[in-house]
Amino acid sequence: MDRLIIRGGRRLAGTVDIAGAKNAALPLIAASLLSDRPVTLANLPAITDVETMQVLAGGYGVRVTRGQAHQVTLDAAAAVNAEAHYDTVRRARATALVLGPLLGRFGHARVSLPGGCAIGARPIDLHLKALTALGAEVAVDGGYVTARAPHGGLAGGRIVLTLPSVGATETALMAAVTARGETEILNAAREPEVADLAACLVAMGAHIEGAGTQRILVQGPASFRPATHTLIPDRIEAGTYAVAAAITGGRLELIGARLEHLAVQCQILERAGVSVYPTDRGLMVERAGHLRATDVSTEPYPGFPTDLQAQFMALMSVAEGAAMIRETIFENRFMHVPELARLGADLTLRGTSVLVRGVERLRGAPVMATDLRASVCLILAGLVAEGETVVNRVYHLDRGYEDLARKLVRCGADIERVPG
Ligand SMILES: CC(=O)N[C@H]1[C@@H](OP(=O)(O)OP(=O)(O)OC[C@H]2O[C@@H](n3ccc(=O)[nH]c3=O)[C@H](O)[C@@H]2O)O[C@H](CO)[C@@H](O)[C@@H]1O
Ligand SMILES: C=C(OP(=O)(O)O)C(=O)O
Repeated sequence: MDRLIIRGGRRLAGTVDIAGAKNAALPLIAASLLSDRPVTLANLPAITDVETMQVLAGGYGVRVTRGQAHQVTLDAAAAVNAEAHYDTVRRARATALVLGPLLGRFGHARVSLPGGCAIGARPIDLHLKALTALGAEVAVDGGYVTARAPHGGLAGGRIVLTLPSVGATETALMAAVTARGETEILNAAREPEVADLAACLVAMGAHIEGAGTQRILVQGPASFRPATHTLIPDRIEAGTYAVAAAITGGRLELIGARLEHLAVQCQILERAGVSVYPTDRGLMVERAGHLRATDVSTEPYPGFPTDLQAQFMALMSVAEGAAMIRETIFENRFMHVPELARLGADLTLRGTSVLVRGVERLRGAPVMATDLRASVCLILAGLVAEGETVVNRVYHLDRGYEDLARKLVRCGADIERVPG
């Protein structure tokens, strides 16, 4: 297993190209299963979660053809309704997203319960309820979900999500575009990745209104046509490099990052003493003065994203004063706390909150990555820690960050990836 060795203390400066969004890419690959017409995706990030989804799609007979860099054409004309096996599905959470498209296209689906980051129980009951609202019969047995559409296929319906779940909204959307008549999705997730999925589905021939708001309307069934879609930039990757600039007292231009996707994060960074402003090419993030402790609570979009909570904790661990960080989305998303503490961070975990008392300096130590964002939080801390930080199990990182070490090294970081 590869590990990263970081020698901290360097101020970062330069530009970072922000890749396409992981959380847009994964549902879009699942969506290709809906149609017998090819879908070309551009700005696809080169990360292992995307590979996993492509392997999964390939298992259903989707032909995956690589085009120019970051571009892939997915042709599901000859797709078959196989069974998604645990071995592939456990590698990523988003593998559950094939359920809606398979059910919609073939009338039935059997998919293993998904894996992904171990940050909580992560049930998929809301996905299943959404499918039931469209007339499907759903059962969970032996770690597999089986869903069957009624005779004549799925029918439009009213889906009320008790939580604005991103995945459940995406499952609902993908199933609804195959259903006869109108589907209304209420309390839908408003994440930009949901709107991006809807934009691609519309390009593929679906009729969708309101994606990106709490109420989405779908008129089905879609007549599919070939489509090309360019993914939105990864706002979580951008937020991560924003913290890299902030924590090292550096200056990074995040090429392609969009302020409108990062409004709350930018406000919070400003409060913490970091300046963020749009440029012609993206966003500039820089810090010249002291870091100020700033409280944060994770919320569904447009609130502060849970996927940036760990990175922000690394930042607050070297700020002046004490910050309270509250996690409201996942019940077990503090796996990075004991690892950050190894580097000398002063953290007190109480239930769903962590009190972070800023320390003057962190000190390098061997630490273990436990999930995607925990990994990157340790790397960010390592960038300012005195001496050497060794982050083990970096395969977690490869799930969601394209070329992270190389991007940081280009901006002046001292990082080495050592094969294990
Ligand atoms: C591939 C992808 O896009 N992953 C993102 C997606 O995950 P994911 O789609 O899994 O996250 P959800 O928005 O569904 O989860 C939010 C909350 O709802 C709960 N829940 C969800 C579904 C369900 O059927 N029942 C239920 O109780 C979850 O356990 C969690 O507590 O959104 C999360 C929240 O922004 C992000 O952290 C993940 O990076
Ligand atoms: C939790 C995450 O991913 P996933 O939902 O794919 O496990 C994440 O991207 O931080």
